[in-house]
Amino acid sequence: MERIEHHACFGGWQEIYQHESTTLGCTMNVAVYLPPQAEKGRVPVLYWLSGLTCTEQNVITKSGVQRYASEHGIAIVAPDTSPRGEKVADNHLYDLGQGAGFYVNATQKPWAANYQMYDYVVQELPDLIEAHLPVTQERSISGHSMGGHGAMVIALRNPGRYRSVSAFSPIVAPTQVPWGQKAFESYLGSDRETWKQYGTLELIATAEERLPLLVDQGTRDEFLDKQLKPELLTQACEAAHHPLTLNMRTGYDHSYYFIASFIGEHLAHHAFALSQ
Ligand SMILES: N[C@@H](CCC(=O)N[C@@H](CSC=O)C(=O)NCC(=O)O)C(=O)O
Repeated sequence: MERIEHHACFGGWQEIYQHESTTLGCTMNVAVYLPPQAEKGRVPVLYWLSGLTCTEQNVITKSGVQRYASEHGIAIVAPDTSPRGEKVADNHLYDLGQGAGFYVNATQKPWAANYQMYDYVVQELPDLIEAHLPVTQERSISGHSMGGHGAMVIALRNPGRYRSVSAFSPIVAPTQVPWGQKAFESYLGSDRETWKQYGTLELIATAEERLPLLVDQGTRDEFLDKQLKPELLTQACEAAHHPLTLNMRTGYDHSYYFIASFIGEHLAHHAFALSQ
């Protein structure tokens, strides 16, 4: 891992690392915020997964998460949202290809060669971070939109691996909405049975661990009715008796202005779980 950026921030350090990913077969950038507490000992980690069109930069430049990570003594690790590079398959649309990895392991050509974001986030990235940086193996996970989908799927599929999970404006039903259907058809193929392993609603029905979900959703989100559908998450959680706190935030849209407004509450939620 090579450190390519290093900025003092809220008493700690905002850094960017670059590394060769064996899982993705390309060079990846990862943003890491190390709070001041990491100077004296190891700290727990919140993994943040961003949404469509994002890189590792969006959350660290737009959300203000560092203020709260510094207060609570939590490291933030924010990977890019897909494999990258000239040799990596891409598409001219913003919601497919580079910047739109959907946190799945692709099985279809040409995507399967590099688009293995599920394995990257669950295994390779934490192994790398825990081997090289002053962090513990206590992990939480959160994300926005496509990244909210990724965070919930990853937590649900890996009982015991995360202390807490939360999401902003998540795509709760990728198997039922246009963004998810386009991505899953391309990356996973036309057999919809294979899609279910990446569907939050399907996973909630059979989850081994009932880790409480904290979700914030703006009522003026431009993608609310067509792509996000939080009411389906409420129904699935009620049916499975899965604990859910869904905060509908009046007047907020899909942007990082919304995330910046409530990221402090999410950090407090994760800090509590990580301190137990
Ligand atoms: N019309 C936009 C669509 C892209 C967009 O809104 N991306 C969101 C995430 S959407 C779901 O995953 C985002 O986080 N954008 C980056 C930001 O900093 O706001 C477009 O064409 O870009």
